[in-house]
Parts: sequence; structure tokens; C-alpha cells
Amino acid sequence: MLNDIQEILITREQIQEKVVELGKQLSAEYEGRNPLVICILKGAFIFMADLVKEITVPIELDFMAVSSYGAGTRSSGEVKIIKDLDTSVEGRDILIVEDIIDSGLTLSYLIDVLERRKVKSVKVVTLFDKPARRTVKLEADLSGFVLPDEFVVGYGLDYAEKYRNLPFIGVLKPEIYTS
Ligand SMILES: O=P(O)(O)OC[C@H]1O[C@H](OP(=O)(O)OP(=O)(O)O)[C@H](O)[C@@H]1O
Ligand code: HPA
Ligand SMILES: [Mg+2]
Repeated sequence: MLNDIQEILITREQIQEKVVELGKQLSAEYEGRNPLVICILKGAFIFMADLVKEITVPIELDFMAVSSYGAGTRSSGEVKIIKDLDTSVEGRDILIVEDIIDSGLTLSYLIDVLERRKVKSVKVVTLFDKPARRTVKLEADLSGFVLPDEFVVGYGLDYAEKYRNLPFIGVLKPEIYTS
């Protein structure tokens, strides 16, 4: 698996440090409130697990699984809800936890779905952001690292379901996509 990586962009230590910082900011932001924290599966599962340990206010958790990339490196443009929430979101403060915002299509679709369900507020925290690739206007309320316009893997992010378990963010060798 490590042989398939061309370059490490963000190390495990850099990620750990950033997650602690984001947790502190969110704890201050939600002081005195009880947000529902929604993990967008599958990609955000590691970030979610690490982030919630750094949040000091009482929270509730839920999970939503969506997919639009399949086995490719470009969004299909169609966001599919594979698993919906178990919790009612009406009147709740919602914090969406994403691993990456790329085209922005996944989040703009999800925010629309949540707003139609009459949430009180919705904010987004993403660990990685690729602003150069946006096809819709969308910004996270809180974001960890800005990435270059390259397809990355690791720390939850996959290529064709592989490499999610790498503890860092890396770029794959081009022959992996083309072989
Ligand atoms: O801004 P966008 O272009 O929409 O890309 C971001 C989304 O794409 C990835 O999910 P994917 O569809 O690959 O599902 P996965 O999390 O199960 O890998 C990623 O985890 C984000 O949810
Ligand atoms: N890597 C993995 N999954 C993704 C990416 C990426 O760069 N962008 C959107 N989903
Ligand atoms: Mg994916």
C-alpha cells in the first residue's frame, strides 16, 4: 500500500495538531448548546472519531452515508444518500463533519436536504479543502488544510475504496489510476 504513494502532503502529526485546534474552536463556538454532530460516511469516519474527543460541550452524534465518486477520481455529479439519519433534525443546531470539500456538490446537496428539514442552524467543519475545484459556491465554516488540485488519499479518503487506513494524506502514483 505504501508503495503506491508518490508523496506525503500532510503528516499524521500535522493532522493530529490541527484536529486538536479545530476541537478547541468548536468547543468555544458551541458553548452552552447541545449540537447534533453529523458524520458524512464513509470518508469522514476517522476525522469524526478524532475530532469529537476534542470537543468539550455535550453533543449527540449521527451518521449519514452519501456517495458520488464511486471508483473514480471525479464526482459523478449525482449525490446518493446510502444511509439517512436516525435522529430528527428539526429545530436542532447541526454540525456537519466532512473529510474534504472538492467540487462542493456533496455538501451543497446535504445542506439543502437539512434546511428543508427545518434545522435551527447548520455549520460545516471540514479537515481538507480544495477550493480550486469548486463547481458550486460553498465554503466551510471551519476548515483544516487547503489542498492543491490533486486527488489525495488517506485518513479516511479513498481511491476505489482503498487507502482509507493510511494515517497521513498522500498523492497516489499516476500509474495507480491508469493501470
Ligand atoms: O465536494 P465533492 O466533490 O462532493 O467531494 C467531497 C465528497 O466526496 C467524498 O465522498 P465519496 O462520494 O467519495 O464517498 P466516500 O466518503 O464514501 O468515499 C468525500 O468523502 C466527500 O464526502
Ligand atoms: N480524494 C478522495 N476522495 C475525494 C477527493 C480526493 O481528493 N475529493 C473528493 N472526494
Ligand atoms: Mg470516496
